[in-house]
Amino acid sequence: MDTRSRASSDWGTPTDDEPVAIRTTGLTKRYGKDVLAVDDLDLTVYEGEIFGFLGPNGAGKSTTIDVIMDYVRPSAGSATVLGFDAQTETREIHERVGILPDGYGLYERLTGRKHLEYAIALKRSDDAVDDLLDRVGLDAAAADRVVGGYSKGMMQRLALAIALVGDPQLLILDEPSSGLDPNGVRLVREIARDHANRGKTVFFSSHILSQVEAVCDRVAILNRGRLVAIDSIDGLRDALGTGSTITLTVDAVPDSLTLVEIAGVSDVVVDGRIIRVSVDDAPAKVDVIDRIRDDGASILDVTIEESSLEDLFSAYTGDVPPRGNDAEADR
Ligand SMILES: Nc1ncnc2c1ncn2[C@@H]1O[C@H](COP(=O)(O)OP(=O)(O)OP(=O)(O)O)[C@@H](O)[C@H]1O
Repeated sequence: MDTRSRASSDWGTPTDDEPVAIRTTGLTKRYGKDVLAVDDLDLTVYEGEIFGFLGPNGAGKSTTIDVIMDYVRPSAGSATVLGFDAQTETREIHERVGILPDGYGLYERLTGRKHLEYAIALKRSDDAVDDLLDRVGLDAAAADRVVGGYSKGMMQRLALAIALVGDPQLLILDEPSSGLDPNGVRLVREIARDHANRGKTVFFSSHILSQVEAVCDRVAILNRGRLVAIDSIDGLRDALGTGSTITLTVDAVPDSLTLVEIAGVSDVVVDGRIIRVSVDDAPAKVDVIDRIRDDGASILDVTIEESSLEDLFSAYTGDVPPRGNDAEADR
C-alpha cells in the first residue's frame, strides 16, 4: 500500500486518487429504538493526514470508531479501513491499526511492561519495550509496577505506548489527552506529527477544539450522529464568516476615517483614541492598517483577536446556524 507523506501545508482538497485510510458510507448505528448514535455518516480520511474528529459528548465519535474496529456492528452502511472491509477483514485491519480507545481496558494486576510485552507479541512486532516507554515518557521503574497503582496520566501514557506497538499504518486516538498534564498533551501532539511525517495516518477524536486545531490537517465535526462540517480549521472559519477583531490605538482618530470602504471590513467602532475593526476576510487586516496610516493617523498599538474556536464549534453544533456553508453540501 502506498503510504506517501504529506505535509499539512500541502493539503488542498484531497481527491479520490489519494489512498484512503478510512471510508464510511451511509454508516448508521442505532442502540435500541431510541438512540441513533451515528446517522448516515459519509466520511473519507486520506493516508498521511492527521484528521480531527470533533464533536460534543455523545455526538457518536466513539461509536464510529467502534464500528471501524468492528467492536460493534453497524445498523446500516459500511466502513473500510486501509482498503479492508471493517466487518469481513477485521484481522487485516487490526494488524495495521493502533488504537488508543476511550476508556482503555488495562489490567490492574499486570505491570506496564507486561502489557507492552503482550501487545508486542499480539502484533508480532519486534519493538523494544524500553523504546516504547521512552517515547511516551514512562520510566522503567514505573513500568515494572502494576497498573493498579498508576495515576490516570500514567495509564493514558501506557495506553498510548500500546497503540504505538508495531508502528501502525493508522493510529486512532480517542480522546488521547484525557488525564494528561500539559507535557503529556504536547507529547500526544508530537507523536501524532511524527507519525504523519513518516507517511502514516492519525485519526484524532476529541471534544477539545484547541488540541485538534493544533495538530490536524482537516477536521470533521459530528453532532448528534451527523456530519455537520468537514474542512480545515481555516476553511471552517472562512465558511462561517467568523473573522477577527483588530483593536488599534492611534495618536488621534482622523476626521475622515474611510475604513468601512475596505472590502472585508464589517464594522468600525471608535472609542476615544481606540478604533475597533471587525474583519471577515484575512487580507483586509493589512488593508486596515495601511488605510489608517493613509488617513493620517499614527498607530501606537495593535492587537488582533481571532474568532475563538468555541464560537466556531457552537456555531456548528449549537443553535447558531452556520452562515455561508451548507453543511449538507460537504457530505
Ligand atoms: N452501548 C451503548 N448502548 C446504548 N447507547 C449507547 C451505547 N454506546 C453509546 N451509546 C449512545 O450513543 C450516543 C453516541 O455515543 P458515543 O460514545 O459514540 O459519543 P461520543 O461522541 O464518543 O461521546 P464522548 O465524547 O462523550 O465519548 C450517545 O447518546 C450514547 O449514550
